Amino acid sequence: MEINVVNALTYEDFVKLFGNVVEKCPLIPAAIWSYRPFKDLADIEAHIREFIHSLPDSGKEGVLRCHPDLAGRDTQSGTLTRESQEEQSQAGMTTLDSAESLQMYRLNTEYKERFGFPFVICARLNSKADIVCQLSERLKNDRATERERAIEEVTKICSLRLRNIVLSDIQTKL
Ligand SMILES: NC(=O)NC1=NC(=O)NC1=O
Repeated sequence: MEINVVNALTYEDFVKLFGNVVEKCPLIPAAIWSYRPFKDLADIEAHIREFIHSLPDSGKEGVLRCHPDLAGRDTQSGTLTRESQEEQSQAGMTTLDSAESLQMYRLNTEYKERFGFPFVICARLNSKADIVCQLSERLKNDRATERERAIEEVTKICSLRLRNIVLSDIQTKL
């Protein structure tokens, strides 16, 4: 999709297209629409990153709390968003055996009890083993470090979702 097409979108269509680039946070694309015209995709990403980084700690934690657990309740009940479903299945989170499921449940629970927000990682860039290793490792962080680390993962997820939208649109155009 050409950037001039993106820049010509009404805010309704912009939010409809990009509304879930940050999981369940349509406020973010709705807000950055004000910064059009965008130079390119990277410019949109930069504005989203800037918006998130300018949030107070509670706002950042709010963004994290909008993410479904990996292999959690939503995964089990099939109520993940389309994007999360694709990402979690790609990382093998939808086909865990009972022991793996229990391990993820225990680690996610421990993480949430420690930090007050869910463990977030860019599932597309990690294998099942990477995720378990990262979750165990990051549990050792202090809250402030872990909040920033988790937000970094949110921006990676966002970046891949943005590209997916733009590239898939190009494919339909061809
Ligand atoms: N808690 C999470 O990390 N969730 C997710 N990461 C992804 O990449 N997709 C998700 O649903």
